[in-house]
Amino acid sequence: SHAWGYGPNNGPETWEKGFSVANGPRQSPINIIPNQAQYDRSLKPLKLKYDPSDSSGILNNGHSFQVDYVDDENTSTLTAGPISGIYRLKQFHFHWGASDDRGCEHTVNGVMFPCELHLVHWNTKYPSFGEAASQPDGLAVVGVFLKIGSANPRLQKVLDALNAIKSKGKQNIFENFDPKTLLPVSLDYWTYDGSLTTPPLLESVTWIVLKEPICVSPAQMAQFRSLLFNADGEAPCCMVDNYRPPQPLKGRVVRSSFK
Ligand SMILES: CC#CCNS(=O)(=O)c1cc(S(N)(=O)=O)ccc1C(=O)O
Ligand SMILES: [Zn+2]
Repeated sequence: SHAWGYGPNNGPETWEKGFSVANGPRQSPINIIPNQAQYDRSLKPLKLKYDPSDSSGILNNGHSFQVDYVDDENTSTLTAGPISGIYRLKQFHFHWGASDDRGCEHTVNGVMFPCELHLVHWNTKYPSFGEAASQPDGLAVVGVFLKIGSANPRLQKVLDALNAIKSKGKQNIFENFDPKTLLPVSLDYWTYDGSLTTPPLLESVTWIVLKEPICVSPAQMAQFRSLLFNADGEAPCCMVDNYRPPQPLKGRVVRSSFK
């Protein structure tokens, strides 16, 4: 089958063929326009409680790489913020560009960052991630922008693991990593109702996009770009530009947790 991807023949413009929700009312990502966001004083501060011992492995899944977390208990959770109840961390992954002028998914006043981190959480009111992923309040993804600056030593721990998972399907153990070390000082955020940004594009995500970026150096960006979309033995294709462009807002309101 003609699997989806980010190339000229299977990229975001073609996804509607296999996933009609691609043109739905709450698609992600979006362009965030700060002065059109509505400050909501009822929005609580984010509460992120992560247990590093929950990290289990790192995987090249052919469209990004992800660090997976054991999610059998409420040991690594997201609570408060714009959500109610307890959401468990499932994985985190990134999207990035072929050059430093692009690569993120959400944009701010049309500005693109070279990379965006996504921490995926699922609502424990549902019995499983899969079940939650099909519900309008099933998932909550925290998005963090990466901007070019000095090398990020905490991010380097993740990047050092990439050499062993260069091609699609490769995975390795990845233990004792605290994703909190990848968050900026401020947890101020924008939030809106959206979707997965990759197929199946399910409209089940409460997006929580942090205003403050974290840093990444040009050399570190080159390490992201050393990954491959293809499996071993297939024609090598650099894993770059694995981002979906902003989608129509369709009347949605973006709220901010800060003035
Ligand atoms: C059913 C189903 C599903 C989606 N899985 S995911 O939420 O981990 C995810 C979320 C996102 S994103 N960019 O919407 O957070 C991207 C990729 C993935 C993935 O499977 O690899
Ligand atoms: Zn993502």
